[in-house]
Amino acid sequence: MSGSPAVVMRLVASAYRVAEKAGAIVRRVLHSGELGIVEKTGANDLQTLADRLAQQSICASLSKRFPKITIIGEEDLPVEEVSGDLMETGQEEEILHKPCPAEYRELKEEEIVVWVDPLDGTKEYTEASMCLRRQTEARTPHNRPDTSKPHSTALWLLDNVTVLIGIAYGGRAIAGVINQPFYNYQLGEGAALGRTIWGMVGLGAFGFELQEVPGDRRIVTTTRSHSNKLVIDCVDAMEPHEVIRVGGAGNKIIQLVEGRASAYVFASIGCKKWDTCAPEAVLQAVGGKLTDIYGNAYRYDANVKHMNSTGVLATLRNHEYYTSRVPQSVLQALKSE
Ligand SMILES: Nc1ncnc2c1ncn2[C@@H]1O[C@H](COP(=O)(O)O)[C@@H](O)[C@H]1OP(=O)(O)O
Ligand SMILES: [Mg+2]
Ligand SMILES: [Mg+2]
Ligand SMILES: [Mg+2]
Repeated sequence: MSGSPAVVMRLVASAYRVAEKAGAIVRRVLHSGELGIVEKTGANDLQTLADRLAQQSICASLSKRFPKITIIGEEDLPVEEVSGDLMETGQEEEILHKPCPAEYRELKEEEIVVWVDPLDGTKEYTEASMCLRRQTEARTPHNRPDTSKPHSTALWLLDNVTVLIGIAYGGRAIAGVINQPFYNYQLGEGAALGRTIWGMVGLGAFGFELQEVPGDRRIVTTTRSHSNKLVIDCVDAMEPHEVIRVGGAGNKIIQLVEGRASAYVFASIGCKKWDTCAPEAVLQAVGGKLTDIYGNAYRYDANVKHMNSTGVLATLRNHEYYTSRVPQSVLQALKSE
C-alpha cells in the first residue's frame, strides 16, 4: 500500500472504535439499571437511554472526523451539544493496513451515507434488563443467581443486542461494523465482554470464524418480538428443519455467518435501512445475500424511505431456494409500491 489510507478505510477504522465505545455505553446503561424506556410507536418499538447515548456518541464522533458524510441514525433526537466523554477519536490500526478494494479507493466523503442503529434488539435488551433486576432482587447469600444455566433465565437475550454502523455508496451497502456488547456473557462476572465484527464487499469479513450450517439442513431464524401471520406463513413455506426465534437483525446475520442458521426470513414491515445496511455488507463480504422477500436488493441512498416494506430474506447460500418458496399470498400482502 502506498500513500495514506483511502477515506473509506479510515471511515471503517473509526467506525470500528466508535462501535466499541457505543457497546460500552450499552453495557454501562444496562448495569446502571436505569434504562429510561420510552415507547415510540408502541410497546414493541422502544427507545432507551442506551439507544440515545450510543447514537449521540456514534453520530457526533463520526461527523467530527468526517464532516461531509451523510449520517442517518434510527433515533429522532434533539440537536444538542454532545458531552466530551461520549466522543471517540480512535481508529483501528489493523483496518488501516488492509488494502482498499480498487472500486472504493477514490470515494469522497460527500458520496458516502452511513446508516446507524445504535442498539439493535432494544426489545430484548429491556427484557434482559428486567431479568437481571429480578435476579439481583432475589439474591441473598444462600440464593445466588445460577449463571451456569443461562437458558433458564432470559440472559441469553443479551446476545440479541448489537450496535450497527453500515456504510453505503452508490445506493449499495459496501461495508459494515457490528459490535455485540455482551458477547461472552456466559463467562459471568469479571469477564471481558463484547466483540466487533466488520466486513467490506470485495475485501472480506473479520472478527469471527465463517461457518456454514452442515449438509442441506434448513435452519430458519426469524423475529421473536415482531411476529404476525405473514411472518409465520412465510417461515413455514420454507419447510425448515428447525426455526430459531431471536431478536435483532444484526444478531440474525451473525447466526448466518457462524453456521447457526441458513436463512433469515422476515415477511413483514418493521425492519429499516439502519437494521440491514451493516448486516448486508458483512454478509455480502463472505458471499451471502440480503434482499427483500421478492429477491430484490434494497438501496441505501440518503433519500430512500427508511422502512424495508417488502420484508427481509438473507442467506449465506442457496438464496434462490428461499425466494422461490415465498407464498404468493405473502408476496401479494407485502406488495412493492
Ligand atoms: N415492528 C417493528 N417495530 C420497530 N422495530 C422493528 C419492528 N420490526 C423490526 N424492527 C427492528 O428490526 C430489528 C429486527 O427485528 P426482530 O428483532 O423483530 O427480528 C428489531 O430489533 C428492531 O430494531 P431495533 O431494536 O433497533 O428497534
Ligand atoms: Mg428501535
Ligand atoms: Mg434495529
Ligand atoms: Mg435500534
